Amino acid sequence: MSYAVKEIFYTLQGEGAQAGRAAVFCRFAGCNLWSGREQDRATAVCRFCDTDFVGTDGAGGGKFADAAALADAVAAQWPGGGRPLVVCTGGEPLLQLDAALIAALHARGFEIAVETNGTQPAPADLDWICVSPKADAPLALTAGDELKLVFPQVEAMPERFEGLAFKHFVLQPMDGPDRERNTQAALQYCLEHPQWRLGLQTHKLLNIP
Ligand SMILES: C[S@@+](CC[C@H](N)C(=O)[O-])C[C@H]1O[C@@H](n2cnc3c(N)ncnc32)[C@H](O)[C@@H]1O
Ligand SMILES: Nc1nc2[nH]cc(C(=O)O)c2c(=O)[nH]1
Ligand code: SF4
Ligand SMILES: [Mg+2]
Repeated sequence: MSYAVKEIFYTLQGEGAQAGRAAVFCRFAGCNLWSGREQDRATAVCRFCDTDFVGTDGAGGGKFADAAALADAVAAQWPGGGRPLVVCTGGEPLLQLDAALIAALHARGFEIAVETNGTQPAPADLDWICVSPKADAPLALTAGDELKLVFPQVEAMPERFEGLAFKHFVLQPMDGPDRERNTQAALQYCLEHPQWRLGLQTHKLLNIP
């Protein structure tokens, strides 16, 4: 199958339990919880997205005819050394990431992480699954490596997720006009509920992609 990719870039993972680790980011185009058009934001299921995932016109983006072509483009960004890591994100990566692409990335030595909204089943053999629930969207994924909850969301407060089978529970303050207030509220929540740790979007603090 072919893949629609917005952009591919090399940076540090800025978020969550793997923050600080070098990775190639593969941002797939398209999402099932928002069209990506500003005029649809107010009526979307997910209304606070900080990302442009529309089209294939970003740096390194494009339509890739098959898994080998996309895996080659990802591998070309790795500098050599260490354990190669690719973070598949979007948009919603689990609308496109399939067994053929997982095999092609593994064949090139990559550990494969995904950032997902959790509404789609995950293919086998992923190395790291980060689920970030959105509003009242039903979760197909109730287990994984990391549950990274954007906070606060009235329909998705932490209590709904604290019993799920994840190794790490991270609260990520919602960016936007209320970011400072949201950060204080997340900090307070973590102090009162030590199952959760605070996760800041460090790439935004560092001014890197
Ligand atoms: C753009 S999403 C793409 C992956 C997937 N669709 C998802 O939602 O997890 C990547 C990460 O950014 C987070 N995110 C999006 N908008 C945000 C915002 N305004 N503030 C904080 N985190 C945000 C998401 O929750 C997710 O963890
Ligand atoms: N540096 C950096 N880290 C990230 N972690 C998750 C991201 C995403 O947009 O999925 C992201 C991103 O866009 N940049
Ligand atoms: S689910 Fe993820 S990509 Fe889709 S609109 Fe929400 S944050 Fe953005
Ligand atoms: Mg991002």
